[in-house]
Amino acid sequence: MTISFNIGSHQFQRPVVMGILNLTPDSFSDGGSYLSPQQALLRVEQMLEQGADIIDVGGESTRPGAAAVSVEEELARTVDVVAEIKQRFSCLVSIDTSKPEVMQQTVAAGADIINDVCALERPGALQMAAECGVPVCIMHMQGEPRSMQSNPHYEDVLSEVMTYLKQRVESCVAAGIQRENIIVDPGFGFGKTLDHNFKLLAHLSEFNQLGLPILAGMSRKSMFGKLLDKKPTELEAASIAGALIAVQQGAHIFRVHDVAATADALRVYSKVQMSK
Ligand SMILES: Cn1cnc2c(O)nc(N)nc21
Repeated sequence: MTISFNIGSHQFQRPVVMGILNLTPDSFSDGGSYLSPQQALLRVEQMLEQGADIIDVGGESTRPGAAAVSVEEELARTVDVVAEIKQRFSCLVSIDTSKPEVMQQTVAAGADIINDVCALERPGALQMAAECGVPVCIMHMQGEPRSMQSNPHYEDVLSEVMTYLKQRVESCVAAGIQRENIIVDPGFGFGKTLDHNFKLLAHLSEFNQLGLPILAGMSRKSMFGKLLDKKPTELEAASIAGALIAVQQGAHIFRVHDVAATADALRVYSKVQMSK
């Protein structure tokens, strides 16, 4: 049984790798490597050579404790880079933002997908995403990036995340977003303890009941760092393990820092699937 799914009008017959492009000074795992536009494009070229299908462009760090960024600043960091990527390369670009203005201007600059860790809950975001008419990834987060890790609590993390995603999908459809344009994401590390994250990973296949592509973003996250007592830059093997466990449960899109290693691991998985 091989994988086959759509992101909007884009069809895929294999797991999809989304390479992370942080245009922020404070992102958790490659923090401090504040990229100039030239450096950003070199990184994009490298990720595409390594097998990325989508480049996820982020102008505001969403890591725990991250400071908020103004609309102007986020626009300045993202719009021109999105335009440049689309002019130079033939890949898909997703914009990692929760701000309607950033959605509008980056989609106008060529972004193919909106990736919103706030699941279009910010004022105006749902309407803007519907107007943009591009595929959207909606992700579960408990609380806000600044405070979400202070004391995450659920009665039942699996059912609460599932219920939330079902409700947001319905809200998206009601707002005029086509159901086949929606990707769902449990939001690893967004208002979850270590155990919450592993429970979600252990039961990730449950989310197939939504009948939508699943995006898994575990790369170099604290769910592995805490388990192994290692720094983000030492978490490549754990991140690959997470991606393989997720793909075996039906996940479709993998948002990662280590593109080459993840693409290789997923190709091994796909070959096994084709050999059944
Ligand atoms: C921007 N960002 C950081 N982590 C993420 C995750 O797990 N999923 C999605 N969709 N975006 C993320």
